Amino acid sequence: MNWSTKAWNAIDDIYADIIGMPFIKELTEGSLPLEKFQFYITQDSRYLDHFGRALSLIGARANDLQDALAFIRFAEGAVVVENALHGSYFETFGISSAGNIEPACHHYIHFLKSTAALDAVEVAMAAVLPCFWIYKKVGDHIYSNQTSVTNPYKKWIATYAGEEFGELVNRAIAICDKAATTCTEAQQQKMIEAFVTASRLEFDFWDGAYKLRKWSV
Ligand SMILES: Cc1ncc(CO)c(N)n1
Repeated sequence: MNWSTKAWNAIDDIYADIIGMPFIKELTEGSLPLEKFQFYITQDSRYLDHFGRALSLIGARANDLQDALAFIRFAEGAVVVENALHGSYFETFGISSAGNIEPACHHYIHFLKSTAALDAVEVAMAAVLPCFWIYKKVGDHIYSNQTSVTNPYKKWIATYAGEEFGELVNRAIAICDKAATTCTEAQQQKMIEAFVTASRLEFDFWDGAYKLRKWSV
């Protein structure tokens, strides 16, 4: 069994929980309250900024030059989406500024940045993989379960269900599988742990948005 199959098996339950979240159900139906989507999109804009930086750090640390190039391109992609959110999405959804980084987003950003900086590069690659893979799966799930042609969140859904994003995801999975073959069993287990942690943080990111969770003080 290759590393990515083992990794996905380890998060099967988390993925099922994500698909069952009210945020995802209401986004699929188009009934998600605007305030929750606004909260999500502003946090996501802050997230993508730092995610792009974590990706470029991994690119700088990659052992293989083609993998470095792939991560530099992933980083560029994250910044391009951030710019799109800041541009048209903020205008469409009546948002004037990205505001504070709230707890779920803060936790996720700092997990990714510290892993990218301080852990083995293979572990860092595994830590960012759920950002690609879960979004692709969730994007496809939402896309194929849509019930409303007037879903206000249609454009967001298309970004992650699209073929272009799918190609990036396959590349990210392949890089992790190749990296895992150079690792010991213990290192591969660390890669799985990072993959699971990031998947939990994906859940919390949507949960935090649904509950509009902010700093207590
Ligand atoms: C929180 C989060 N994870 C992953 C993605 C997709 O890259 C995103 N836009 N936001």
